[in-house]
Amino acid sequence: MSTAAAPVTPAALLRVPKVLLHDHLDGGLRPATVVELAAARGHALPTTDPDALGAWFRESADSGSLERYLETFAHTLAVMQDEAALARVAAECAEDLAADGVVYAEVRYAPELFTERGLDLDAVVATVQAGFAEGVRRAAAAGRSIRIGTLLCAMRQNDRALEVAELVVRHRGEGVVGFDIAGPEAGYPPSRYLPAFALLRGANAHYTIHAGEAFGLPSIQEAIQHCGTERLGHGVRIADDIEVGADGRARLGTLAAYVRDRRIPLELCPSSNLQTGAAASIAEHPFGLLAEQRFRVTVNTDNRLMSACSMTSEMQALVDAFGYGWDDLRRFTVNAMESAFIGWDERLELIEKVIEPGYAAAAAG
Ligand SMILES: O=c1[nH]cnc2c1ncn2[C@H]1C[C@H](O)[C@@H](CO)O1
Ligand SMILES: [Zn+2]
Repeated sequence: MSTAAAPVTPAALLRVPKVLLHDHLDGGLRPATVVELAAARGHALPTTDPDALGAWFRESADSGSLERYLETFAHTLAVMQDEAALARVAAECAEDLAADGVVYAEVRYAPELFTERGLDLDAVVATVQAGFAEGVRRAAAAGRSIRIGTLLCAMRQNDRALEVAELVVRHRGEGVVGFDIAGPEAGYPPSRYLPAFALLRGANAHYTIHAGEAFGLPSIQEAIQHCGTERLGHGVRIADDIEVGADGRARLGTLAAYVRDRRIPLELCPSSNLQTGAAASIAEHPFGLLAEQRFRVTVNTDNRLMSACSMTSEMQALVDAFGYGWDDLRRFTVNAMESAFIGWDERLELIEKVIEPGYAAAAAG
């Protein structure tokens, strides 16, 4: 006889194993760390009270435009220009994600943004990797197991994509697992970076592309069909290619059908999308429709500082809006783990030994 699954409570949600594919290192600092690093480096902040600073980031990022949302990064980037700061931020990132119940995370950042005070790209990567390793050790000492894979981003507005792609290949095997294109989407189509994608494919390296966030279907079409992306960073605007009729039936255009048929992972970041204007509320966010239509949806934070969110709070918001239960949350988590850029054997091991048992225990109460 089957018993009803236990309710999804905040405490159980915190404990259950979570997988995060889309989280920016420079968008996830602790407010108190920004204050301390800025004081030691003479960088002026809007306020030096950590709580007020956290609120400032959230409110300023609540701008309705991706371009203005991105302006808030000036303050985090300013305090991350030396090895000590970079290593500290990376270590705290690993600790915070582990405390949030994340068992596997892909954390991304753009090395080219950390060279203002003389660090070169390779030194940035080595420093961040050492920071992650330290954070993973501290998390283990606190009884939490987390694995982190790093994605290196090239910024759309700069012209260094090829260099960053080479960097990914050079540091593969040291925890760097893939490449991404980030930054303002309008005016910078992904096809500008074709040589970088060709280099990565030639080296059998993985990549994702921020597409379908601030710009719609043409950006997604190009990212997939012209640039060969494996996953879509956000990709939320694929919902523009789905029409829900008066009868409640969804009709998919050819691009939406392709994304679903090919099981292309969507790195959805609901709270971030509310701030940049891609959706009006969580309840109206296309996550609900895309999950119902069986797209390969995953739940992500994007920028924990700017959105004042965590994996637990993002999942809670989706549970509140769409009534998801443990089976749904397990599906989103397995989707994410299957879509990760580490080896399939390693993904399967986490699914079988950590994720499935974790959700079975949560459902049993
Ligand atoms: O959601 C985003 N879309 C595009 N670019 C973004 C987003 N969140 C952060 N970024 C940018 C700002 C960071 O400095 C950079 C690398 O992490 O990526
Ligand atoms: Zn992002």
